[in-house]
Amino acid sequence: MLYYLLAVIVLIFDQLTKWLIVKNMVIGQSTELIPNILYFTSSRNRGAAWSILEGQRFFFFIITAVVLVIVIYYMQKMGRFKPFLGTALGLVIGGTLGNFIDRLFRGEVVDFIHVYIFKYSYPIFNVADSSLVIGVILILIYMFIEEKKEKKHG
Ligand SMILES: CCC[C@@H]1OC(=O)[C@@H](C)C[C@H](C)CCCCC(=O)CCC[C@@H](CC)/C=C/C=C(\COC)CC[C@@H](O)[C@@H](O)C[C@H](O)CNC1=O
Repeated sequence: MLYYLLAVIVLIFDQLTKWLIVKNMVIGQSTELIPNILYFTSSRNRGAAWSILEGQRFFFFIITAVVLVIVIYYMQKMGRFKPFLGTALGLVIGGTLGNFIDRLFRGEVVDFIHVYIFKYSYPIFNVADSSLVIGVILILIYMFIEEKKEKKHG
């Protein structure tokens, strides 16, 4: 199905970028892309966002499995008939699998997108995280729109 293809494309792009970073940069090395805003910094994370739950690999496998089951259930139930929701779910699947593969084969997640927001160094993340966050935001927008429709039509 189309939205699973999107997930596969995200997954391939995520793994490709991580492979290039691992191959061409040493951990800690940083490349300036946009001065004071955007850098590629090779980093590893054994935790989740902001390195929470550092090293809890078993927990991450459980959470990943739960996330995938829920998202695939909604993809089969609703996502495949609704392009907006299907795209959002596809992005979440792609991002989840991207980080899962890292956790499975590397024991840690490769991060490299380093953004400074007003001098604050935002946690270094990767394509999979971006896809996850965008997917989650789109799902929230979808739910908000659905709720508005419900209220309107009673
Ligand atoms: C994005 C989810 C994180 C991703 O979750 C995953 O893999 C999922 C599939 C499995 C997790 C075990 C479960 C999610 C735990 C909840 C969580 O984490 C709260 C998230 C809030 C979110 C608001 C929407 C902030 C976002 C932050 C960041 C990303 O900003 C773009 C910083 C990312 C850097 O700390 C980077 O080192 C992280 C590293 O790459 C490992 N990534 C993960 O664990």
